[in-house]
Amino acid sequence: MATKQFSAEDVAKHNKEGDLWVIIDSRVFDLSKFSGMHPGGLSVLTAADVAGQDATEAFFGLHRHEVLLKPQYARLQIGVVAGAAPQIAPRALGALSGVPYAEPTWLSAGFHSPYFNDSHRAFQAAVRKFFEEIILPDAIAREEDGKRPSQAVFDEMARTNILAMRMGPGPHLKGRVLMGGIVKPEEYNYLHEMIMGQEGARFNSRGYLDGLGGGTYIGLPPIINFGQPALRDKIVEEVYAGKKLVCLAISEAFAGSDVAGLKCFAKKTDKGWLVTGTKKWITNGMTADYFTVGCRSEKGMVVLCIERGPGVETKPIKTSYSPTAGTAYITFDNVLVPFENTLGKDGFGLQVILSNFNHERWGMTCGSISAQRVIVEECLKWATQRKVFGKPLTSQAVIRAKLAAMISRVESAQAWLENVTYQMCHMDYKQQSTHLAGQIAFIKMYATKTAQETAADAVQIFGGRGITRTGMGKHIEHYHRTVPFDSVLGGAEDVLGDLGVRQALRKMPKNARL
Ligand code: HEM
Repeated sequence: MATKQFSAEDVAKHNKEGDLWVIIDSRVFDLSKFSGMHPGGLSVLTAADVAGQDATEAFFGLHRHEVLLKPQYARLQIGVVAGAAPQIAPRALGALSGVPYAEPTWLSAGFHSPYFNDSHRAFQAAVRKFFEEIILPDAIAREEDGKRPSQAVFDEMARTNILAMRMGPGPHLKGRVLMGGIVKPEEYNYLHEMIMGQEGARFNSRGYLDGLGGGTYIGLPPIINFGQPALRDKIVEEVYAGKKLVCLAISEAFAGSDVAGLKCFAKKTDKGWLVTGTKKWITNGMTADYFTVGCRSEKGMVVLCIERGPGVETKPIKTSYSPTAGTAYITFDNVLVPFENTLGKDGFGLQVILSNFNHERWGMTCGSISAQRVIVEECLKWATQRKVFGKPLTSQAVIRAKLAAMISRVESAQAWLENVTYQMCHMDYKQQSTHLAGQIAFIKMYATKTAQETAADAVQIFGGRGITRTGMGKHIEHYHRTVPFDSVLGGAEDVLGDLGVRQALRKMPKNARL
């Protein structure tokens, strides 16, 4: 980094096209050659209040800090202002944010939590560092080119056993070294998994996040819980090693939340199942090696594990998030599936499918709330640094009211999530199904409804920048465009709300009267 010292008077002498310096946060930049290539144009740089002047406020009203950190721009710095020290610093890799409400209370200085212990804190620090070091650069690149997440990332997730931990606590973790040994397999609980889900959703790459094995997250559990041991062990090993991907293929153009209306048919023959039909909106369908498929059968419903092979065709569906998610339309054309690949009993397919929903919805809720919090942080920063009529945006009561609503939404959702997750840690599978299906349906509905309100408010705060894919409001644009995914995938909001109420009505005591 350039450390040569200049006085403000030295800098002021370089104030015209071809000889143009500026001060940004006590750093001196020589823009003489760059000014002709500046994306914002030459004229803004030669303006009297910019050329040779301290342009810190103007700069941060128009650019994200990361612009200055890019090597091609960082090298424009020729020195610093004598006697002054830079005030603005990016958050260090893996560190916590100091912006109020940018972190949940359990990670905020001065707060306490009944749920999280030292193991969770150490785990969170390691996971954040891992995600920002290993995954974030790949996420940015793949969101850009739309390709599947890099194999090197899957390899690292296998090495740290993130791929195994993502499937939740349980005996499947036995003997594995988790995150370099930071947490023991028998200690790992749903609060750890929640941390992973929340950390993974922090970098606003919604399509990439799904591409990173969103399909496996929902497609593998039926194989683990209902597959025959030989099939289960083979696939689990391949997936945890980062070599293979699974997807869950339930929805069809004919039937979405209405799983009982599926048409894809599995016919019993001497040689095995013969499957014919289609599936739509299948996350990771393009990249999956195995498909966990809900089929109609003569006995009702059956779930099969189908390996990619003859008769299986996958075509990309263009959605409003990136193709890195590998969303597919799938056709099965007389695909022969061995009987050993049946998951659960023929006729009990609905139970197999339903068994999956709580964990899926809860996992999506973890991510959704965390992504919402990142938007709160973006808005707090922008409203503080953006000047309108000579004052920060925060001087407007209407902006403060929007921030108040945003903060309240994310804080209430997080508190509810922590409570539900704590309950999960103390309930077995059956108890979770009995007590938490409604709670999880409601919290997902609440999180995604509030997410959409926050997305809309954030666009209003950012204005045109909130609908622009690059620059200052890029995270707002991405969030606003992709926020409906959480509200539809894993059960649409209205369906979930209705499910929760119906469950509550079933439990109404017979003797209850006003
Ligand atoms: C080290 C100095 C600077 C660098 C490296 C730089 C770089 C950039 C880049 C990369 C963009 C594209 C937008 C983005 O991705 O954020 C941009 C846009 C812009 N820059 Fe600069 N810039 C510098 C200084 C300044 C200064 C001092 C001004 C003063 C007014 C300025 C005014 C603008 C404007 C008006 C835009 C267009 C913003 C928009 O489209 O919303 N830039 N600059």
